[in-house]
Amino acid sequence: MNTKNLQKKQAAEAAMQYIQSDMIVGLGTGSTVAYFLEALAQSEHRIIGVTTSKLTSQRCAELNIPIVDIDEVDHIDVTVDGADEVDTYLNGIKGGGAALLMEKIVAKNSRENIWIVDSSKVHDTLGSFPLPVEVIPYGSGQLIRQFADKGLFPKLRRRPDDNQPVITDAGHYIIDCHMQTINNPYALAEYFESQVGVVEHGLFLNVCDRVIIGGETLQIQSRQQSQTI
Ligand SMILES: O=C[C@H](O)[C@H](O)[C@H](O)COP(=O)(O)O
Repeated sequence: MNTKNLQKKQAAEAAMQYIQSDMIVGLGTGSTVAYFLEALAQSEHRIIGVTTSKLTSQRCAELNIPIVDIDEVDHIDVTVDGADEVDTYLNGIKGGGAALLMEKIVAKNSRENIWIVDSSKVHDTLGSFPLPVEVIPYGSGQLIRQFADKGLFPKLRRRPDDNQPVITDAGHYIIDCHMQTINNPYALAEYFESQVGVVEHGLFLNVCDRVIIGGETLQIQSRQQSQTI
């Protein structure tokens, strides 16, 4: 296993300390969450999962992790998810796996949000990872033009195999904005939220309560404190 994957696994396994039986647990999407699902399936804890993508639902079925629809629960105790980039304020970029919409819905309905990442994803300023924006297909070309005019360097996400647009679980397109540096994520989030045709963006601001960072020393940072193990 390469270093990145070792760190992802390490962070995922460390997240198990925040899980107890009978919890309703939001289950994120991606390669880091895949390690968390394995740890969850091997543990004694009996939880009920609320998933954030078809991919995660499929993996839960394979691992015999029980899941319910988000509208069947009255709360979610904790959500464990990956992230594409995290800054020092615990704000982040998500959506590299095109699951940002459901991830944000689950996160916003969770009492606590924990992110599990490898150390390469932590940066002082967001933007080195292209920011995904989920849009309605109709008029998406117009949005790409507007984003380009605003200097956001947009690019429609396409599947590498056949060059067709990536379609999200909810039937939308993804426009990735290659800005390199996001100086004011709050203003940018407000801009996207005011655009007709934008369904959601991958800026997750004031969402994460705790980030677990794999590395030579495992780091756990919360809004209140940080800890090195
Ligand atoms: O849409 C996907 C999600 O936001 C993922 O949580 C994010 O892309 C991180 O994925 P990975 O753990 O594979 O790096």
